[in-house]
Amino acid sequence: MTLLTLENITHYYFSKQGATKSLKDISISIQEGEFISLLGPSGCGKSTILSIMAGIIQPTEGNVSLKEKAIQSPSSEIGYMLQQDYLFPWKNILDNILLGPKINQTATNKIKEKGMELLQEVGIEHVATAYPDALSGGMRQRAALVRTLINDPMILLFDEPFSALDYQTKLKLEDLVAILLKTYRKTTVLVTHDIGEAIAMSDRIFVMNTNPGTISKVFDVPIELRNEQPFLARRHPKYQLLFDKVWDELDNRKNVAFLGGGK
Ligand SMILES: Nc1ncnc2c1ncn2[C@@H]1O[C@H](COP(=O)(O)OP(=O)(O)OP(=O)(O)O)[C@@H](O)[C@H]1O
Repeated sequence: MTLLTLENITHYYFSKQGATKSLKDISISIQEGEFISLLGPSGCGKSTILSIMAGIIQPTEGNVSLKEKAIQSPSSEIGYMLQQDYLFPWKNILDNILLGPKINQTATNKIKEKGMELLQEVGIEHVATAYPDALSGGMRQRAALVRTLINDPMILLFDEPFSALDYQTKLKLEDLVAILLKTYRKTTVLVTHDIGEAIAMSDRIFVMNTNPGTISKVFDVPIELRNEQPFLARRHPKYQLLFDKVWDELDNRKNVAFLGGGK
């Protein structure tokens, strides 16, 4: 069943300097339980698409809907996780996590228990009463993930959530997130610059072009890779084949040739 639909989206940013066409004719249909990635050069409009999906900005033309209902503003049905964790430094981890339910007036004892369970699942229940400053970057992102999951959103939007982390922590978190998404059967959109991450985590990859942002190609990730945990998917022979195809689509060959590595 289709969960989220973007239909012929065009978007302009307006400023004193004039109008910037950020997106042109973007159409994306995401099925329930699916994981898709948006991959493309800087400035191609990945974050703008995510902001439109989150209801933070409206498209200039076209329609965006969640379960056939137009998305017009942010809601707890849509979870948004960014590169920065935005944890409040004056609140402990559990209070940071319970902030959404408190605002929505759903912070019952059951929700608090669920918060503790989720903290346990991501391996940081021992820091529930600690303050964000005392946590490593990876632990903070785990807390941010719990804060996103506790509202039980229909769809998760991830804007480069692993990019500020060291490589080992990033790989570990990718596996953890993949397990949680399967357990809670979440639909997910990931914005990333990392081809490997997109291949290892996604069902489909949307490669974008820039000026204005368009979708140049959609890649289906082979089932053999989708059945593996992200870390192990990277070792599969089909991983490198797909990596090369995506690399070519991103026009990177030209850059390699320029550096003396190509034909
Ligand atoms: N608030 C804004 N006002 C004017 N132009 C903007 C604004 N935000 C983004 N843009 C422009 O819109 C285009 C798309 O930006 P966006 O941030 O969505 O790209 P991106 O693919 O997410 O980039 P990156 O990978 O660098 O994060 C770019 O040309 C950018 O300069």
